[in-house]
Amino acid sequence: MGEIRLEEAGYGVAGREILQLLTLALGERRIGIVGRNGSGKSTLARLLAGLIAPTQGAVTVAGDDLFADRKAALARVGILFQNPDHQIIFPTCGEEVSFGLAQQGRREAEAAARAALEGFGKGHWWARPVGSLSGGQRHLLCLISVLAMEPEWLILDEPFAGLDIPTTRALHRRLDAIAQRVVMISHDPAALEGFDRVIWLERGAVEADGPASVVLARFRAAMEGAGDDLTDLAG
Ligand SMILES: Nc1ncnc2c1ncn2[C@@H]1O[C@H](COP(=O)(O)OP(=O)(O)OP(=O)(O)O)[C@@H](O)[C@H]1O
Repeated sequence: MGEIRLEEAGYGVAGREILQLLTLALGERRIGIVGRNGSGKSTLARLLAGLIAPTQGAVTVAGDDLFADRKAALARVGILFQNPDHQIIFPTCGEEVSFGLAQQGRREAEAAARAALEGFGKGHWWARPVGSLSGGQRHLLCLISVLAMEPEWLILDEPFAGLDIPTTRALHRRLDAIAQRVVMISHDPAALEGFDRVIWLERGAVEADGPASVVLARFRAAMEGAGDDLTDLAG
């Protein structure tokens, strides 16, 4: 499996620097990205998935440029958005899971999609309208769709937002069990406990990078002392 590398990679919009120049080699099995609202986490997630190009520097996995080579990106990196409704585009579950596989040029995409649903005990979802699923079920459908594409990496942007405690626990268990390397974005340090590595983003730069216990303790201490003027709402 290839490392995701950022080499002096930065991102700006209309003269505003959203991510400062970052140089990182991501290779651990479970990596967390923590930071306040507006610190640049979602922008970093989109860079890591090749959905946006860095305005400076490069983002590669095993040497492939993730933005320039979409086919390589689809094979190597999957992303799960915070809101499943930003991800789902088809009316039925079967069509939704099949789509990514067809895009990858997989033969027998439909059979593979059926197998993916069955692998999660959801074979009966095949013809089910997506609109009839609950929010938690839609998250699971997105996870099934992304995993069906067998990426090496899974980028999760706040995957538990809006989910109740039992659903969060169940999704956690599913994620713990997957073979893929995971980068999980969260503003909640509790979601990243026990990860191999945590990177704390602050104003688009790395504030701390290291073992989860150390970085999360520093992050928690800083957040407890933060005043309103430090929030993204003040900007
Ligand atoms: N396309 C854009 N145009 C202008 N500003 C942007 C754009 N994308 C992001 N930003 C700004 O960049 C900052 C970082 O945004 P980003 O969504 O990456 O942060 P985040 O850490 O994921 O925040 P949250 O936790 O609130 O989701 C925010 O202040 C946001 O308003």
